[in-house]
Amino acid sequence: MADAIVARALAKRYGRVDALHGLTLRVARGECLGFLGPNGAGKSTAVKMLLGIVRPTGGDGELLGRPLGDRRARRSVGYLPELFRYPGWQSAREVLALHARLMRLAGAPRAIDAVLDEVGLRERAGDRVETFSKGMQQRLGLAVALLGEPELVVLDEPTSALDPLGRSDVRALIERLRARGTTVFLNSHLLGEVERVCDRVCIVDRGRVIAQGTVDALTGEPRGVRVLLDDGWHDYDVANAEVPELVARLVQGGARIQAVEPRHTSLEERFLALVRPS
Ligand SMILES: Nc1ncnc2c1ncn2[C@@H]1O[C@H](COP(=O)(O)OP(=O)(O)OP(=O)(O)O)[C@@H](O)[C@H]1O
Repeated sequence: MADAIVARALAKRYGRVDALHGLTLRVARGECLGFLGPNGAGKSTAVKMLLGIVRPTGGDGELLGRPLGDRRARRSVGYLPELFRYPGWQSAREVLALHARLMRLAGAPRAIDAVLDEVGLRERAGDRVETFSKGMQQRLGLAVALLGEPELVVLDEPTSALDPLGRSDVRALIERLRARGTTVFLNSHLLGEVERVCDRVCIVDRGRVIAQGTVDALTGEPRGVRVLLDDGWHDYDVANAEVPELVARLVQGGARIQAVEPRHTSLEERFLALVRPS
């Protein structure tokens, strides 16, 4: 089967602004890709080109095996835009019914119930959108994106309005999508979330890809250990093989060791090192 997303030197120029300089990217079916970058890096522009909403000024690509902009491929894609607004007077169920009609979705009532359950909005389905909190509106946006079990789901900041419980719900939701084989393209500034759910990440900055790879490859092998002593955590730069000697030495010296754990570079630390001007 063709890859879910292929981009070859995909570029967009708005007048003098190089919004995206040349994105080359492949996302396999069933993969969860984290697409990261600081504000203004070109992420939304890339998403809009992949979805055929914005026309590239350079390069090309495919979505689910079809050229970018192809309507048939778009039918199999669910999209949660970063900024969206549904009519306040409509109920959540009405918003979903409208989208189901636009999609000519067969078996709409059942599909609508399924996505309402998926995002935890079933009990509020009959309430008007204007009575929803920001987090509830974001859940509704997610429900719209999931309608009809799309093969590829593109989520632009899906958890920006959600509390920690809501974020954990969305993480679980993404895990369920992956278990079903759905491809997920996740655009987020919440690097901890990305680190937990994504297989691979692509980092863009000022219109260019500056790093791409698995989370492990980007954050690197664990380096050294952290040891919890009575007065708090201490870092030790030792190889794995030297850890037993380190612990023995500390104990002989009278230290009371409460915990020892590998020291990881977080995705956030790596991201900041990459995008911060040195
Ligand atoms: N329609 C447009 N016309 C002119 N310039 C644009 C347009 N859309 C985006 N840009 C510019 O392109 C660059 C990339 O913007 P984009 O919205 O893709 O960034 P982003 O990475 O999604 O940012 P954010 O994290 O803030 O959402 C910015 O310099 C922006 O000002």
